[in-house]
Formats: sequence, C-alpha cells, structure tokens
Amino acid sequence: MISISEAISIVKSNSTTLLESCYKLVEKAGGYILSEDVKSPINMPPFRQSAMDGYALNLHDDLTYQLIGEVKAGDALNPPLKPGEAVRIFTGAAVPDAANAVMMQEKVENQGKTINIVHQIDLELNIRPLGEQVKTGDIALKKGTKLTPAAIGYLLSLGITHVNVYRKPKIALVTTGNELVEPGQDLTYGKIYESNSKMLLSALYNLKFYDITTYKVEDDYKQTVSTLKAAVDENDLVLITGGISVGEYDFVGKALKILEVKEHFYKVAQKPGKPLFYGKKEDTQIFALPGNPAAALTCFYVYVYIALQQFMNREALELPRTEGISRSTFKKRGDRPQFLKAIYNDGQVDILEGQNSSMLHTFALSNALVFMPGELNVISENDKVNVILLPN
Ligand SMILES: Nc1nc2c(c(=O)[nH]1)N[C@H]1C(S)=C(S)[C@@H](COP(=O)(O)OP(=O)(O)OC[C@H]3O[C@@H](n4cnc5c(N)ncnc54)[C@H](O)[C@@H]3O)O[C@H]1N2
Ligand code: MOO
Repeated sequence: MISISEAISIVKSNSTTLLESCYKLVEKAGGYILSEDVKSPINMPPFRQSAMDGYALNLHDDLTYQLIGEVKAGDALNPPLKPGEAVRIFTGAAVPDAANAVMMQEKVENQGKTINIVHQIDLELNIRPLGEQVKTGDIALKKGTKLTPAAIGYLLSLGITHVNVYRKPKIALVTTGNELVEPGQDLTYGKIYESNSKMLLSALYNLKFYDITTYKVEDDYKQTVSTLKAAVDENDLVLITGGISVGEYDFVGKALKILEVKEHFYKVAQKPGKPLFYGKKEDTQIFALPGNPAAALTCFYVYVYIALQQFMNREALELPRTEGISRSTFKKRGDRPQFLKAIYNDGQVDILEGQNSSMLHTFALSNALVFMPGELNVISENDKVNVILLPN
C-alpha cells in the first residue's frame, strides 16, 4: 500500500499530454487549448469606431459646429468635414476620416443646423482607433491559450471560424456488477440502481470532456476481459468502477493483468478509496476506482483529475486547496488519512455526516473535501483544516 502523495506523484509522472491537434469550429472549442498561434485576419476594430452616441467633430477653436450629416452603425459613409463641421454619430459607427473627436450627446446642445459643445475636447476622444485590440497579421491568441467564453467571443469578433486545438482524450467509463439496474427500471430485491457511470459522466462533462463511451459488464471474468480489452484498445483513458477488491467476483484486477496492463499502483493508504488501481497499457491510462460511489468520486477528484489536466497541458494539475476553520468536530477511526465531505464557505468549514464511502447523500451537498492526515484522530471546532475545493 502506498501513500497518497506517492500515488499522486506516480499519476503526475505517468500521465501524458495529448499533443495531436484537431481542427474545430470555434463555437465548439470552449475549454480546448490552442495548439498554434492564431493570427488576426483583420484589424480590430476594422475602422475608427465611435464609442459614444454623439457628434463627430473636425475640431476648431470655437464651441459651435455646423451639422452636415449623420453616420449610423453599419453605414458605409465617410463624409468629408471641414474644421468646424460635425456629423451626428452613433456608438459603433465608422468615424469619418476627417473627424478627430466624438463628443457625447449629453454634452452637446443641438440648435438644428448647428450644435454647441459645452467645453473643448481632446483629440481622438471617444474614438476607438483602428486595430486598437489587434492589427492584421498580428498574433491574436498564442499557442497554449485556453479557450474561455471570452476567447471564443474574441476569435469570432475577428471573423475566425475554425482553430487548431489539442485534441481531448477519448474516455471509457466501465461499470461492473450483477447488482446494477438502470434507473427507471424496477428495483428487485438485492439490486441497486447504477449511479457511478452517470455521476462520472457528469463530472467529466463538467470539466468539458465529452468524448466518452460507457461500457457495462456483469461479474463475469470472460465478459470483463473482453470489455476491458475493447475499452483499453479504443481509448486514451479508462475509468472502471467496482470489482477491484478481493472478493471471488471481483474480476477487474485479474482481467487487467491478463490484458498486460502495467500496474503502477494498487491500494493507497486512504479513506475512502483504498483499493484504487492505476496502470497503463502503452499510452492508455487505466484507473480502477472502487465501486462505492463516494470512494469512486473522491478518487476521481484527487487522482483522475490530474490525468485529465495533464492531457490538456494545463498548468494546475490538482484541484485548488485552501485552509479553513472547522465549525464541526470529527473523530476518525483507524490511521488512514481521510478525505471528508464538507461545505466550505468564506474560510469556514462544516464537515458533514455520512462519511461512509457508500454514501452520496451528504456528498450531494458538498463543495469541498477536508483532508485529514493519518496521524490526526480528531478535528475539533476552530481547528485549522486543509480543504480541497471541488469544481462547481
Ligand atoms: N475483504 C475485504 N473486503 C473489502 C475490502 C478489503 O480490503 N477487504 N475493501 C473494501 C473497500 S474499502 C471498498 S472501497 C470496496 C471496493 O470494492 P470494489 O471496488 O470491488 O467494488 P464492488 O464490490 O463492486 O462494489 C462496492 C459497492 O459499490 C456499489 N457499486 C458498485 N458499482 C456501482 C455503480 N456503478 N453504481 C452504484 N453503486 C455501485 C456496489 O453495489 C457495492 O455496494 O471493497 C470493500 N471490501
Ligand atoms: O476505500 Mo473504501 O472506499 O474505504 O470504502
């Protein structure tokens, strides 16, 4: 059995970045990382643009101007203005080349054919210069940039429709167990509803991984071998839940061995999630997570998360950690370090009931896990605790 920190460093050193590119529609590239610099095909803004509703002026020494026309957003007009002349203009409209400032309308008295501005105005005020954000041919976003909603908006504002990004991993979710019944079906005696696959699917979607295939196997050795073979052959990452413990019907370990998956660790000194397995076959990583749902999800956040971030070449491989002050008392049994379901709010931490690895009823309320080191037996009110913040 290895320690949590050893297990984390083994995952870090064996997980790999996917350096293959794929070409994607910009609007579908949210969460991806650019695999090459993106140059701007246009100046942004593409013309000198008014930042206000008001009047574009060709400045002179006087406060009175002759009004000679109007330019609305979208108009392809470029009226010539002599010094002392103005045009009515609106936000987003092209400022005529001959205008050198825009006065907002609140500071202008309109007299019909003339206007009076209330004070003198600086050159170029309220005019967004041509190419202020980026110029034609310059790098708009660098290789390695994560495409946030703002980045997607920015690329589209430059007219860019497709980008090259690092491809995301193909992921297999494999559930095992004779006792599992699909939610929506009748629950007969001895059976439970299968919740791990959709729970992990939801955690993956939440982290913007969408290329996921779900496999289901019964507690049958041959079926486990053939299903895991397909899952390992066809995916970059395989997440298995259940069947990894020591019972006669736990076939996952034996199947992975026969499939020549190289074991990097099996069993971690932690609670929940002791029987966690991590291995590789060629470049495919395999995590066999415990079947107990809270153990599976905890291992997902502490270990699988690292492999996912590494695939995408992200800098922060682990979930953010912080410290908080406990508002609860918790007594630990045994000497394994423990991850505790908790609610973190503004520096205060409530450690919840229902810490058993089979229990999701309080995990459902948690936004954090408290890490309780092995040597600690009690967390008391007002103790400082180490907190892992879960994704929303
Ligand atoms: N003799 C020992 N028994 C057990 C040990 C041990 O060290 N010695 N470890 C215990 C610990 S700790 C854990 S955790 C579990 C892990 O067992 P498995 O990973 O083999 O998981 P299963 O036995 O298949 O299932 C455990 C539990 O979870 C439920 N489950 C499984 N899959 C799903 C699913 N897809 N959706 C919802 N619930 C699921 C399953 O019905 C069981 O109740 O082993 C202990 N035993
Ligand atoms: O590791 Mo198990 O998840 O403690 O119950």
